[in-house]
Amino acid sequence: MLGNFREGVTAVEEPVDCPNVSTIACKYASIFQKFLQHSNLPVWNIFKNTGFWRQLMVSTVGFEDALITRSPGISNEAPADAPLCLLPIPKADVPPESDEINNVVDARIHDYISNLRFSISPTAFFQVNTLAAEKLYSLAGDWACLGPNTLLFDICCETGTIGLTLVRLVGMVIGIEMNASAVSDAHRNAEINGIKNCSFVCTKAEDVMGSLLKEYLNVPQKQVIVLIPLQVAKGKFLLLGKGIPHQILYLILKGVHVMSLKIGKSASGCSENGRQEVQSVLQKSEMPENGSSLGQQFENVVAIVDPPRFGLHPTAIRTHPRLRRLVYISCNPESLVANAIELCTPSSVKTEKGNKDNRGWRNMSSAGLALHRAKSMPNSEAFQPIKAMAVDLFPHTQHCELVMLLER
Ligand SMILES: C[S@@+](CC[C@H](N)C(=O)[O-])C[C@H]1O[C@@H](n2cnc3c(N)ncnc32)[C@H](O)[C@@H]1O
Repeated sequence: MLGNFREGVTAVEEPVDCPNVSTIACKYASIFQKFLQHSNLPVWNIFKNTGFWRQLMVSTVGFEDALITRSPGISNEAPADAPLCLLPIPKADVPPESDEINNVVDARIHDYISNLRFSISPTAFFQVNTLAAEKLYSLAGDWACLGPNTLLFDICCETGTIGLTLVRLVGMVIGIEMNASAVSDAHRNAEINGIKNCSFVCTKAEDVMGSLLKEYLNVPQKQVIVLIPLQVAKGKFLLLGKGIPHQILYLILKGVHVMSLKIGKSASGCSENGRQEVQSVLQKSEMPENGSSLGQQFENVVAIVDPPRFGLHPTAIRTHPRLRRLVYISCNPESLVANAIELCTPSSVKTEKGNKDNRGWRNMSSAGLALHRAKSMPNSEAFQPIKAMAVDLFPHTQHCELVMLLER
């Protein structure tokens, strides 16, 4: 249930206090320990060889500098006696025609991250420490190396926060999320912030990544297109012909140069059907239904994943060769280590033979199990962990977010 929130305070149950450097040091220590515990696994060599260990330590120092020295206690800025703000919740037993319903607004919270307004429904997840979340998302964006030719997947996107705060830096954002009300929030959030180059899909990432990559990266090559020299308001030419997707017509009308299409022989006129088709696109004069930039050539395909505490199915990422860079945000170092093992173990690493105790998995750590799962995955190029950094979204608690960059 939605409750009383102190205005401007996100971590309400925490006492207002100076940031405690040693608390944060403890969090790092527990993360280091997790990695150390698994140092006898073959995958540890990958971490060592790529300088991962050194990077983690260097990043840690960098983090202290950035978050503690310059922005002390950002999640507990408001004083303990800050005003309380009551969030109204509709009463289920009030008939719709009752006047009482008029007193109740929508059971939604509105919050801001990176100057964007987010509308959040009661069952959707939203980072409570919004100021630190802003830093987390911009760090993820920096590491993702984004550009106008980037197709960015925001995997486990919830209300669309990560993708929408980074969308201005990329060609297109595709958010994937299982929680239906969060996906409808994401659509709403794109709309209220006037963002069009994004699309949100409600399903499991591992079920849909392959088809989405096909849809957004495979531009139709064999279309027969008739080019006619007809001037229109927003573009130079109209491309008319049977079966030309509206998205392509849209791009042309917007003046986008679509070089990658094979152009057929010029024709002297256009059919009535074609005219009608263009008319209807002109009248709509808006992005296609899914906001897609079909026809744009994405050179760079990047994913930012922010899974729940138990991590993500590795096939959502690993088996798609066009995906070269991954920024993994995790609130649970244990599942991050397990997923990193699944993503970074080379396909050539084979299962040890002669293990007769087939119930041995019962005693295995999550990292040991991950190594076994990695070996049974389809052959695919492994990622390399490049660097990691802790971001303290939950001051004065045992928890923090860990960001890891992986590339291949
Ligand atoms: C930590 S939250 C994401 C937070 C969000 N990125 C943000 O910053 O506001 C993780 C979300 O992943 C979603 N999820 C879990 N498994 C998933 C899967 N296999 N595919 C897509 N989404 C998934 C859950 O609905 C969950 O709310």
